[in-house]
Amino acid sequence: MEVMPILTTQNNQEESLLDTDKSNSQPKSQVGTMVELHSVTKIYPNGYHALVDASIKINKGEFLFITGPSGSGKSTFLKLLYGAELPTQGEVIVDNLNLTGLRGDRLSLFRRRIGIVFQDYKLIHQRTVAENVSFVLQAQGYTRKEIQRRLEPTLKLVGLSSKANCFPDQLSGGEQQRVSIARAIVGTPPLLLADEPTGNLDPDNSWQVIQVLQKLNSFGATVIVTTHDEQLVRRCNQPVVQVKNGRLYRA
Ligand SMILES: Nc1ncnc2c1ncn2[C@@H]1O[C@H](COP(=O)(O)OP(=O)(O)OP(=O)(O)O)[C@@H](O)[C@H]1O
Repeated sequence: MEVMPILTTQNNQEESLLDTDKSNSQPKSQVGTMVELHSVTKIYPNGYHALVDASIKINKGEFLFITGPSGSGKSTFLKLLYGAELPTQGEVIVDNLNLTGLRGDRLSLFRRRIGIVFQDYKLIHQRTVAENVSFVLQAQGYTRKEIQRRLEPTLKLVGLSSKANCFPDQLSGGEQQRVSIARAIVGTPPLLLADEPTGNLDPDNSWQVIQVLQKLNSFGATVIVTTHDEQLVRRCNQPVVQVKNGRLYRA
């Protein structure tokens, strides 16, 4: 079975992001390009031009905010990166894979290599925190032992070890969002996409969520986050791409 390590040592041995004992080690060097858009235009069936001739390169190991007004095309940009939408023109290349024409099983396999976090968490309310996080690994055929090996450090990383047996309704919004981050990263994807992850959260919880995302980035994950929250962006001092009228601008 395929397991995508988020970090790969120079001799190609898997080094798990989830080993939190390594939290004091230096960030691993990430060489190469994670995302490339070449002259991408996305026109929805209703004729709306959501992205226009957009080109960008995002390096492995980057942490990048995508900002812009409502309706400017931020979510569309992320959807193109995980194959939920196809470009009308141009090419989208993620982790050296050209997504143009990727369908069916090949698309599903590709998506396993990407962690996705949504504004509304999308948790299963009848399942505990531990079950929500391990569910994705079960669906991919991981053994119980491997799921256990990954679960504990993942919950520790997002600060939810003590909540493993709680149900989502017993958690705050910020905690629920951290469960959704745990679910997104438990398979150790090299790329994490977060679409307005703090959109429903107050400033304190937003900051906690962003800190978790920055920690993941420091372990080597490429992290791309859309947000409206200018204050949060300023506080983080991370690179920013602005989307204006469907075009991308590095700030
Ligand atoms: N499936 C769709 N069909 C038609 N138009 C769409 C579709 N999805 C998005 N759009 C339009 O494309 C434009 C960009 O949408 P998108 O969701 O990417 O913007 P956004 O910057 O993420 O907005 P917000 O910050 O409000 O979430 C919007 O005008 C939207 O109405």
